[in-house]
Amino acid sequence: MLRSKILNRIRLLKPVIDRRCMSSASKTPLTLLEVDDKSGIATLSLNRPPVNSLNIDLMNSIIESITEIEGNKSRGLILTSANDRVFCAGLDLNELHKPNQERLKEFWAVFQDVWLALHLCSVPTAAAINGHAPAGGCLLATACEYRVMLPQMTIGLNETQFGYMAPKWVMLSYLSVLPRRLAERALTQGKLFTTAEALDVGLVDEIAASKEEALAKCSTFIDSFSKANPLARSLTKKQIREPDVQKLIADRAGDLKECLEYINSPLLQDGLGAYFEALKQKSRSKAGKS
Ligand SMILES: CC/C=C\C/C=C\C/C=C/CCC/C=C/C(=O)SCCNC(=O)CCNC(=O)[C@H](O)C(C)(C)COP(=O)(O)OP(=O)(O)OC[C@H]1O[C@@H](n2cnc3c(N)ncnc32)[C@H](O)[C@@H]1OP(=O)(O)O
Repeated sequence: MLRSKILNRIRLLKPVIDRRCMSSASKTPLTLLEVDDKSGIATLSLNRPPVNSLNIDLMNSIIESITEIEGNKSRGLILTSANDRVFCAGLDLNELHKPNQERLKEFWAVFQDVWLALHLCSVPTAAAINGHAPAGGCLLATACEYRVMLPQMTIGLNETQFGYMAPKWVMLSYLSVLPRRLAERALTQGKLFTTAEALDVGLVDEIAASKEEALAKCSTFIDSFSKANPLARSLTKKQIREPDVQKLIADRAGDLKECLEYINSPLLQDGLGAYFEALKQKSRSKAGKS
């Protein structure tokens, strides 16, 4: 009786994300999922070259992997990158620049879903941040319960640097990790923290010298729940996170409408175009040098 009541409560708390991963045109999987048969801990690696930028397919693949991990009773989830320079470059700017409107609606809905799926994941979650994590990459990291980062990387919600305002629920994810005054300053500056700065302010919990060490530290965090009843732990996490989540769930349509208006605004499109062009230019000049 109690168990079914608890399960019902979890179902109520967790919005139904009924989304299958769309088969991508590419041959390589967009996410790599390995479950350690000794520890029972699942490692989910983002695997979309060159920078794990989040498009619809990659986000659906993440959601599908989280659903699989929750279903196969893994003891925890470590999110990391198959790329050793970039954890996740955030939203794929190709999805936002001069967007197809129907696709943009789907893209935004999947973006909302991937945050909900990770933020409410029923197993313990940790991010082994083995590369740069700007904007949406930082959001994935803050949706996890614990963060271990490698040196000489950057992390932060830098949207204001290219004319964006992060949506309310994205800001709430930051506020769940940073003290308000610091979160406000970092958001308004569009600050990208260095690894050392991120540790100093608590945006990340530990620094590791290598990806292996980061994965080990994430596993230690997950092991810290070994004495907690998994169901009670999951319910407690959802209960604490519910107020922020409800702010999105209560008005997903409003969030989508606001986002469409904002992303389609000439101000944002112009800023985004210039920003994206500068990125490509940088990449071309790098290629020219190598
Ligand atoms: C009222 C308000 C309501 C709603 C708001 C509405 C809209 C706003 C939406 C906000 C959502 C908030 C949350 C998320 C926002 C985002 O994530 S937007 C994306 C932000 N991302 C970035 O700013 C990162 C940009 N990239 C970089 O800084 C660097 O690439 C890197 C540090 C990640 C990696 O550097 P390098 O290793 O040197 O690699 P290159 O820079 O040479 O790049 C290689 C290659 O990849 C392309 N690329 C890089 N980032 C992206 C990206 N995000 N999307 C698409 N493509 C990307 C780059 O152009 C290069 O491509 P090529 O030129 O080689 O083809």
